[in-house]
Amino acid sequence: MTRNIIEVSDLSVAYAHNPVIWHINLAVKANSRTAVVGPNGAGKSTLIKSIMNLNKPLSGKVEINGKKPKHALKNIAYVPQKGEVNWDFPTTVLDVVLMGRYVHKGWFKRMNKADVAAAMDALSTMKMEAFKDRQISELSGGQRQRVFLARAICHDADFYIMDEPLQGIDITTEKLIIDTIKALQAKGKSFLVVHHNLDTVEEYFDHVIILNKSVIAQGTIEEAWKKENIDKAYDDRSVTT
Ligand SMILES: Nc1ncnc2c1ncn2[C@@H]1O[C@H](COP(=O)(O)OP(=O)(O)OP(=O)(O)O)[C@@H](O)[C@H]1O
Repeated sequence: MTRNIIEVSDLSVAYAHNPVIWHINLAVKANSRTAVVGPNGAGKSTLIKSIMNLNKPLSGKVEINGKKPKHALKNIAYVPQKGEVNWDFPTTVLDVVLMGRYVHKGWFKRMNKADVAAAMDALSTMKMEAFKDRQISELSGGQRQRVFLARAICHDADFYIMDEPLQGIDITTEKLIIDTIKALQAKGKSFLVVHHNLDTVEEYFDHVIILNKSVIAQGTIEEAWKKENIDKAYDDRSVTT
């Protein structure tokens, strides 16, 4: 049986004493493409942030490869939601992608030719090499997403966590991102991706977690992606608040 890369047990998280997700138990399989799906405000980003050790849970625990998140982060490439990034920060596309290398080198070591070659490879995978000297403030939304994926590829982590990487991008970029995810999965990488478009869940992912404050269903697409589970998550009346 495939091992779990993430195990979450009895996790509850609150903002200012207001619980937003509660009693979450879930597992993410190694080498899977797992979607996290649920309506606005369901707690998807909150769950991702708990896994990334970016918030303090009320109770429960997260383990990544059997370790506490803070000891496992080196092996995780995180692509945050677009809105959480300061795009006015004066930096070039190449420098953003090179940030993916600092995890391996430490912040005080200079980047060498091999690092730049790795960054250029990642940019070429995302068809963005022509933009390497461009300021990130001068990119379109879809181009920014490509650069962030290139940074994650340059990080060469085993596990990728992405918060809505397909939000607001055109179909060409969407296909490129999904094809890249599938190619990386074939090399043994694992993915946890917040995803909004219910029509493409089956095509893009092999596992799904359906969330609305608590876990409604999880498992392979075959096991969990069922009408009754989707209805339960998206029908507010069925959710206890
Ligand atoms: N920093 C915060 N402080 C207070 N409340 C917050 C904070 N972040 C999120 N919330 C609230 O927590 C709940 C869950 O938010 P979260 O962003 O995790 O949901 P989501 O499923 O990712 O939503 P969406 O699909 O709209 O991105 C929401 O009601 C939101 O208003």
